[in-house]
Amino acid sequence: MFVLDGPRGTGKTYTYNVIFHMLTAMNKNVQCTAWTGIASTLLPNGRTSASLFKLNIGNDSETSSHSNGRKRIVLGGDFRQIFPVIRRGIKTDLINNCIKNSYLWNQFQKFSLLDNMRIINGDANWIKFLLDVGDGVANDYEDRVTLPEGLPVLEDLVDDVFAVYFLEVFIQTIGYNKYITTEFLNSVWTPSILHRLCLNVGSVVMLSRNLDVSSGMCNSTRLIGKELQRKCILCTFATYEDEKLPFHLKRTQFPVKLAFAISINKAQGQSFGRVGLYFPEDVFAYGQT
Ligand SMILES: Nc1ncnc2c1ncn2[C@@H]1O[C@H](COP(=O)(O)OP(=O)(O)OP(=O)(O)O)[C@@H](O)[C@H]1O
Repeated sequence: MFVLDGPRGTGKTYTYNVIFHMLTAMNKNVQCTAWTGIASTLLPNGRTSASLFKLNIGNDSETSSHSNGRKRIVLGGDFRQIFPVIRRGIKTDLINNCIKNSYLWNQFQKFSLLDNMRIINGDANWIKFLLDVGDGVANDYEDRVTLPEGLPVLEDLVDDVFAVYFLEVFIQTIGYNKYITTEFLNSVWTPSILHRLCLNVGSVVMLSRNLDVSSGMCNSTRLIGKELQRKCILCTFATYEDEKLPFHLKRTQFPVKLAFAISINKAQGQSFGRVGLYFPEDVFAYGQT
């Protein structure tokens, strides 16, 4: 078992691709997995870990119905990024559940990637700054900026609404992963089976289910109004039952959420042209920022 560790941009994804193609060329059967659907789209022939290892999502993926097998495993990741998510866990629980505290950790042979390949020819100060941020030693407090004037506010977007349709019956015959046009949906409109969710034009929404991983329509994919309307997601309602709450709760919802802002965990591993950070209170670990 091997582990590949490296900060942002050091070529982890690139290396998985190289390993995948080398082993495939040697006629080995290789399967790449990532925790989220959106991350798995970056890997060759990627799947989610839950799907490959048949993890039981109902108990927070703590068990698997997969049979044991003697396989070589290469793990990769960046220990400077985020902690595992432990429901209602305190800091000690998060630390205890880190892979470095696993009884298997000593069985892994470790390799570290060090140079930021994404900006290998970039400014040396910038490269150092990015590493310092990851190490939690960058003092960025003086660099805080005030928000520019004139950012669009929600009220400006309210006039024009668009609709996302959800169809319950067709899904059973043609599957989750098909997109159909608004015209088609209008032509088959039957209020009992077709539900309409109206969103403001310009709304940013995030999918909360894997609809079609191969086309990047996964849990955590962000879409902006027009894009969503064009693709016109066809899918059924999802019913959630949360066993871990102290009371019985069952809810049915569309698999989208407004995502003008997203949590640090959801943003992890994504690339953005521009970000605004909101820190109402201290982040809880060095390097979290
Ligand atoms: N050995 C290499 N030779 C040439 N280019 C490389 C090499 N390794 C990585 N790169 C390039 O550097 C960039 C960053 O690589 P990659 O996305 O694999 O990094 P990463 O560690 O997965 O980053 P992140 O943590 O941000 O997801 C990519 O454009 C990739 O093509």
